[in-house]
Amino acid sequence: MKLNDPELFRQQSYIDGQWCDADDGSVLAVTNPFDESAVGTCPSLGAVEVRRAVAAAERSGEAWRRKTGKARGEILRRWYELVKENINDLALILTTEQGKPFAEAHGEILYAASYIEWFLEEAKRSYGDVIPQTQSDKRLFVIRQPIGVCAAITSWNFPSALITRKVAPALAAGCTIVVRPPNETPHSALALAELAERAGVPAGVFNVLTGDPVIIGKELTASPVVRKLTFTGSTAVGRLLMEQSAPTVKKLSLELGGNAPFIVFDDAELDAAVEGLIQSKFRNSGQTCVCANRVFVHEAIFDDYVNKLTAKVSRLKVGSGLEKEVNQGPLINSRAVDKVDRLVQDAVAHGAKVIVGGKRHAHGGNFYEPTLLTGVTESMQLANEEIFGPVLAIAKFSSEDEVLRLANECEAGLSAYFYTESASRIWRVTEALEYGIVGANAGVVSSEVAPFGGIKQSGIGREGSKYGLDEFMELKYMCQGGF
Ligand SMILES: NC(=O)c1ccc[n+]([C@@H]2O[C@H](COP(=O)([O-])OP(=O)(O)OC[C@H]3O[C@@H](n4cnc5c(N)ncnc54)[C@H](O)[C@@H]3O)[C@@H](O)[C@H]2O)c1
Ligand SMILES: O=C[C@H](O)CS(=O)(=O)O
Repeated sequence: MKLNDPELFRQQSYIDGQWCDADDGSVLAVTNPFDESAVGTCPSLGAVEVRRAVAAAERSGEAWRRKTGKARGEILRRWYELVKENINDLALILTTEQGKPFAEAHGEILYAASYIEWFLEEAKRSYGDVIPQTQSDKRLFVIRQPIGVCAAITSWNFPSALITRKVAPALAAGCTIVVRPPNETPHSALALAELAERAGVPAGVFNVLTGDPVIIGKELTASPVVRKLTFTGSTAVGRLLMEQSAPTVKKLSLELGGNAPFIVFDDAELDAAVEGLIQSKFRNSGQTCVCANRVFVHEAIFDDYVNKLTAKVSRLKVGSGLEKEVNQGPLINSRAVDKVDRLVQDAVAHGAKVIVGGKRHAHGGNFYEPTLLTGVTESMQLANEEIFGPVLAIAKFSSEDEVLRLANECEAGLSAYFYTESASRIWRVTEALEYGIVGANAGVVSSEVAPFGGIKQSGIGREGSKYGLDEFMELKYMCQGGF
């Protein structure tokens, strides 16, 4: 990996402003999903190192909290500027350890930086309230205060954005944080820590621990010093972390799994609906929590829509993320390929028809063919699981009531999409869909200015937006008497 600034490629954990190895010297290997070649190594920390990081976060908290929001924002602005200045190196590190095409990785770094920019501005806006008193001898006030030491555990599919989406609001709020990035993509998080240190984030305020998720997770959730856990990952692990956090009653932000319906009504603008579905489904080779997972197309426009879709899917280019014309990289590992193939073969065995793809790619390794299936029914596994791969699963529907029932029959509640030219239907369907995020005539909707998060079993809380800072703050009510 040829970086302009090789110092950004860090192979140590970052605790209390120091780059460090595991106490016992153990390491974990990081590989390139394109060809399983070695990318680097990181320490595999134990419980003692985790406690050291939590203690550093606690020790540094008082001075960080005492800074004004504006002063914290000025340090975050320097971090934002350094991320933008080093975007090419950060994108190259990201593509090398995660596999997504360089152009997408570049876009992710911009997206990651946008969360730093948003929250450095929000840092000076944690307003309180003066409440009109109900007794003449009293005055009532509400102030917002940082919750304290936070822990963050993130997923590999957005190695940079998922880090800044948590660290930026935590630091802006006046909290300190201990981050455990995924073992698949630790170098992106460590590079962000390197730039945060250069920006002037004090020692102990932002710590990055690499190593066994179970060991680190147990320490972070059990620690009474950690007052907040923010997790991005599967619903199954989210449930486990909730359980582990219960004894210390932590404040939780959970960004969990999705199972997005994508509905094309008979009055949809078809070319826009095709483009929106391609963008939603094949971003990161289908490995995003908000990818279209179940596609419902009205019977009246079904053949025309599927023909247009077939042409687009057939033109997707699979290969190395470093090849310019490639728009579909490898999946993260062989287990991911096995899962996607299991879902496709199950669907075919139960009557689905393969229109495009339908099997492991000739490139071998972690590659899977961009796939288009029709004749999908809700009894098939892929209708009830997150595919997390480049597979479009299409079903036909005939009425709005029928498709809303099908779309909502799901424990997930993260994102949903639909295309229609009817203004009244836009509001009727938006209000009826049981999801935290709804795209109406839009297939990619995420933004730092909008609240990102799910309902039902897709999580708790929101990231980004004017709501995001509150995830890291507590409200305090003060009643002043004696007037
Ligand atoms: N809602 C969102 O914003 C969002 C964003 C990205 C991914 N996701 C979801 O994440 C899943 C894919 O990511 P994944 O495979 O990394 O999920 P995962 O839940 O397997 O892992 C997520 C993180 O948790 C760690 N982890 C695993 N087991 C743990 C344990 N017992 N204790 C502590 N940490 C543990 C992992 O090492 C990783 O860092 C999908 O379900 C996807 O929808 C959701
Ligand atoms: O899947 C992870 C991300 O949250 C998706 S997005 O880039 O924020 O849409």
